Amino acid sequence: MKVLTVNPGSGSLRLHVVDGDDATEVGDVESVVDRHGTVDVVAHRLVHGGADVVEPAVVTSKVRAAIAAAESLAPEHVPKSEKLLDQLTELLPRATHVICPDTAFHRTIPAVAHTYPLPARWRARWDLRRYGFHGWSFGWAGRRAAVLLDRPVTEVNLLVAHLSGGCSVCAVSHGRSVDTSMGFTPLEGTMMAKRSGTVDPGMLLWLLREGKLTVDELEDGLYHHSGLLGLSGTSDDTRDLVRDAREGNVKARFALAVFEHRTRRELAAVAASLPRIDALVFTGDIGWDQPETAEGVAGGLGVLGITGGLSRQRAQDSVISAPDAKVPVLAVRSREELELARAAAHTVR
Ligand SMILES: Nc1ncnc2c1ncn2[C@@H]1O[C@H](COP(=O)(O)OP(=O)(O)O)[C@@H](O)[C@H]1O
Ligand SMILES: CC(=O)OP(=O)(O)O
Ligand SMILES: [Mg+2]
Repeated sequence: MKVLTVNPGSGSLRLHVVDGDDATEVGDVESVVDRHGTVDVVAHRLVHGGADVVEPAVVTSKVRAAIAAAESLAPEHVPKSEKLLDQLTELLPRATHVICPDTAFHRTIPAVAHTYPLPARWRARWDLRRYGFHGWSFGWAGRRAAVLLDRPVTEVNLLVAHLSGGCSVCAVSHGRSVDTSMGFTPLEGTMMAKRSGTVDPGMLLWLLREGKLTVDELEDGLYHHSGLLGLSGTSDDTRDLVRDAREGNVKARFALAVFEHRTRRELAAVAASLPRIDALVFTGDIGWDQPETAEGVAGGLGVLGITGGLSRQRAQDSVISAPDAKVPVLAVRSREELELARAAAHTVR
């Protein structure tokens, strides 16, 4: 079965044609049709499907309407997914289109961890809860980690950090998500490339109440001008910032230090949902290609028994901590396309 996977992230669009274990990256939507017009299934990554799209599903008019209703829950992502879904449905009318929400992996989070302590009436009326995102990445990283540790996935307890344009961490116990840093929207949790992550809700209320910012200005600031970009004032890319910090740029160094601090803080928070920590796994673009960041995060987690001194090699997925490390640290390249293809194939079967 040939599956086209469509992954619109906040900063990139990734298209792959997956055939079994083989994934070929495709440049743009038009060349997909020219070169791979015969795909059987299209797997569309959907960051947020609200309360109604929580599992992979074949796209029907009812599902399409539910996706439209979730637009404002993830304004950076859902409108992009809708555009691609409509475009590809028209270009590939004979393929089965499957929508694959990031939130599906986190359905196993227990109520104590997914409940916000808000008025019961609000929660019931608007489904206010922690959904969690990056599920396709966490699912893959969890299974790869078990293979690298040579243990059944059903026996390991993992801390996983997906660090990329969007960043979140997850506690994965026995292959299932038990807690994660992103919440009702992909704005909560760790600091990101351009997004703030968690900030005091009282501060946001103050900014609005006192008329310092409008709702639109606040949204734009939190989604597009915060995180690494907001603190450094120059770049949202750790590759630039690591280079600049090395050359003595104080703001770049500080942005990276806050990023590492916030990642450690969220990892320590979700660690409380695990019975023990068998490994820490880095994934996502930054997790994979920025060894300095992995070192900065792991090196400051001695309280969890995690230590630095990590290997910088990234030729393949591997254990990057020293052989005598109490808690192994792993680097796993994100392969959301393989998880999306697997889920979509399973859905149409
Ligand atoms: N070290 C890095 N390597 C790759 N991308 C990085 C790095 N640091 C920051 N980024 C940012 O992450 C973005 C990729 O984000 P995005 O498309 O949202 O990917 P993902 O879907 O994996 O989060 C890039 O456009 C870049 O701005
Ligand atoms: C959920 C999310 O933030 O996704 P991405 O990292 O792809 O932007
Ligand atoms: Mg992504």
